[in-house]
Amino acid sequence: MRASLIQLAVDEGESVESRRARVASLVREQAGAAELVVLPELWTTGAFAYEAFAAEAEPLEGPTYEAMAKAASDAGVWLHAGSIPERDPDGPLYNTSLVFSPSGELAAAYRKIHRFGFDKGEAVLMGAGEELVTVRLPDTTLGLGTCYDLRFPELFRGLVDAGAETFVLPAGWPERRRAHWTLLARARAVENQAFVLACGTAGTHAGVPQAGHSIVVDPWGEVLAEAGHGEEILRVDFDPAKVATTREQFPALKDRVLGKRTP
Ligand SMILES: NC(=O)CCC(=O)C(=O)O
Repeated sequence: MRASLIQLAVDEGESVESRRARVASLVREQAGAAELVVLPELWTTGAFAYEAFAAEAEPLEGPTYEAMAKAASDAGVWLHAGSIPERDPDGPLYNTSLVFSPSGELAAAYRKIHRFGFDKGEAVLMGAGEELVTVRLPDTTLGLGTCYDLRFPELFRGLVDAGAETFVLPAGWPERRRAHWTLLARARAVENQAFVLACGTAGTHAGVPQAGHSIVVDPWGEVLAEAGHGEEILRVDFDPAKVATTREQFPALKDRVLGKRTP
């Protein structure tokens, strides 16, 4: 399976409208080159541009949804369109990821469960999601997480119990904590014997330099591909069957004692 992770530069100098159009054309350019395309977290505003969340929030089926659904069907790819600041008409804002099928249908929406910021930012401006989300593709089952979720292993274990084999994680991770990003991505892959496709942002927004370094890790913890610091399309080939062979040959997941799911 071939994936393209589009590590976007999210800089304040570019309007939301022009970035949305630029992203749609980058997705279209993946036609024939990738089966799965992944975008970062909150790329319309930037994950740390807290003051823009309310102003740029959209209903689920808003302008980003429309543009990304069309881009997915034009390109004929599975598109994890990163996340948007979603405005629920009956509730708060959410940090919501959207996944589209190659025909442009919404395959899944995931509201980020762990909100970042402690007593400010996303943690107070957005509501918390409550549901684990998986998406069945022809060759693998995706398990969805978003950025700060990466620090919470129980989420990924829950996704494994729900059938996930490939974790897809859009992020807006800062340069300051880049070492954690790489370490945690590899840890989630090794402990769950799953692929991790983690797509971050480049550039600087709200005064926070972004880490870039989007990364793809296999179920053995090997780094299959890693981006640099700037805007980049990280393309990777991976074999989804490696999840089953790793779990058969080194069946550590079967030795779980605590928190083991009862069938
Ligand atoms: N947008 C985020 O979730 C940022 C997470 C982060 O900076 C960290 O976990 O460190």
